[in-house]
Amino acid sequence: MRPIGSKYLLEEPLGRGATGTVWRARQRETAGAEAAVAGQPGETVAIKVLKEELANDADIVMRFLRERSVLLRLTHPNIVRTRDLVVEGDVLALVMDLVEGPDLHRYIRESGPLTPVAASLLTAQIADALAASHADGVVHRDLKPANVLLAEQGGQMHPMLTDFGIARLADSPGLTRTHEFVGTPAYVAPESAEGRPQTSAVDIYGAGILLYELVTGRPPFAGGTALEVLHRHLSEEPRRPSTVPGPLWTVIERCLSKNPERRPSAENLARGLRAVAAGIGVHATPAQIEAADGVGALLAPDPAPAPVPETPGVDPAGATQVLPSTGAGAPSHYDPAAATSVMPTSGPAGVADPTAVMPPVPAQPPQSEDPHPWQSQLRAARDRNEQTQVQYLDPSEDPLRRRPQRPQQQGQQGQYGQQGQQGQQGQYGRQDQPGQYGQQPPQQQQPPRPAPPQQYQQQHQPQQYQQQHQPQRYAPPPPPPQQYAQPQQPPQQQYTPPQPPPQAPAPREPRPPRQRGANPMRIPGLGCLKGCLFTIVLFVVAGWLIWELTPLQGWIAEGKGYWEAIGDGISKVTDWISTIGEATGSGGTTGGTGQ
Ligand SMILES: Nc1ncnc2c1ncn2[C@@H]1O[C@H](COP(=O)(O)OP(=O)(O)OP(=O)(O)O)[C@@H](O)[C@H]1O
Repeated sequence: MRPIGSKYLLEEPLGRGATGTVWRARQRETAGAEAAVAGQPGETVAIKVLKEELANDADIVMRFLRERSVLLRLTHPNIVRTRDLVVEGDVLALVMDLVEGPDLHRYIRESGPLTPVAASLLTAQIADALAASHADGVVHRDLKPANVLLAEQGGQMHPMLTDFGIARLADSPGLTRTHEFVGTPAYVAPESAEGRPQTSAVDIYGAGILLYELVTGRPPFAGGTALEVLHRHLSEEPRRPSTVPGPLWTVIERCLSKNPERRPSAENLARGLRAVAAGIGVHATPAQIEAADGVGALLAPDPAPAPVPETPGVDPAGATQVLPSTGAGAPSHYDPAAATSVMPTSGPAGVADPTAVMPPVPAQPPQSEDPHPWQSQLRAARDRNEQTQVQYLDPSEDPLRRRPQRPQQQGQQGQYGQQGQQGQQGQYGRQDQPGQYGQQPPQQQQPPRPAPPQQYQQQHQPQQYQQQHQPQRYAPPPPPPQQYAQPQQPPQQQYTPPQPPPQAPAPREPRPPRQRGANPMRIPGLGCLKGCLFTIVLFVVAGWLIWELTPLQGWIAEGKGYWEAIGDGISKVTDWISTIGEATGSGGTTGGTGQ
């Protein structure tokens, strides 16, 4: 089990997507005030740990933090609730409610298409979720069956939309530099493919594709390459499969309009789909059938669709619109949809050249001597999250048993936001000094911490991002000080025989083979075993000596009892002593007589 933040423990992976891995996880302690859901210790949650690639991109980190409030405020029965956001060093993670059940993509693959009624009712619930998020100004932009989880409620499938906000993270210019395409071509709206401005209508297009797939088992536009699929989105009209009832087809067709202004609002889509479901079912009344036939009238477009906010420039540091200090000169219009259209330039005729909407990415991030602005935001977010506690966790220890010790910080306040911030600023204030990162030997870190592992210190310093995104600030590292040149020398040097100082070092003598203990491994109970063996050997030798040197053999051969043998022995000894005494006495008498 791996800790994420100070509050969660990852238990097992649930699945992997393009943007990260989702884990089943457990809450260790109640989350702080920044979390939307405080939770209880022991509660099970799902945590999406975003790919390192995303987490290491300063632009994405910034956006992740900016979207914190958006993500945390989205609550709806058909939206998987985001409970908390974790920013820990190079880890970005979303803590969500755990949904026990398959995603819709897997469900269709395993169980086949749904009936038109079931597909209509399920999509109506997704449209409900979209209506709520659009009303809040949030556009999903990556609607697809894999992002709909099916919770079972009272024997019924309850669809829950997930991954809000992830698309906006994933289409960061930073990421598009490393990937040719971000997004899911089968579900991309024509305006996104072309790099035109997007609104909440892109989600309606996605819902239309999803609905088509639910009733047919496959999306309407397929192809060998992403480019081919996008081309079909732009130029082909979907064909009606024979299994799709007329009213339902009317809805699908309207959702898949090339013109986003013709697509219904999410609210009207939900209403229309419910009317269709009622009118095409076997128990439909004539009035319901009539209403379903006239569903087109219900599908009015959204008079004020929610716009997709533009990505803040192509400055990889993402600072142009966030912070005035580096904002000058940024391209004023970079459509985030361009991310999905970052394709090879050799597209077929008819496809807008996607590179046309991609402003040139500057080769070098803007030069700045000041600390990068995102750095302080990231730091503040960490402070708010109280992530500092995690820094002192020893991963080898069971985090459930050993709770991290919060170091005594100066100016500790009752409110943890202030408390964390002060403590961290002090800490980072020291670390932020250029030239110290990754150069200072661990022994020279501030000593009184409860053994912060070096790996943490390297991973969790904001300069790590800086090194990647602002190389110019670190270009000339100061010459390594003398005091830590020594520890880098190989330890074998202490075995080198002393040489006269001015001479070149003589070839090193071969080291004698290392003396290892006879028993390099510790085997529990081995000492006890040895003692037992020694005692047994002692008993055997003692027994043998008694057998050989005492009259025991004779006694046994004569069949004497124990006390009888003892008595005999004593009388023999007595006789022997008296015999010796007599012999001595007679010898003395004889000698005297002789004189
Ligand atoms: N809240 C959740 N509860 C339970 N399982 C989840 C939860 N969120 C996602 N999963 C599961 O984790 C898997 C991976 O999710 P993820 O969102 O990363 O995949 P994806 O949507 O296929 O990819 P992408 O990130 O490209 O959209 C999915 O198959 C889904 O079943």
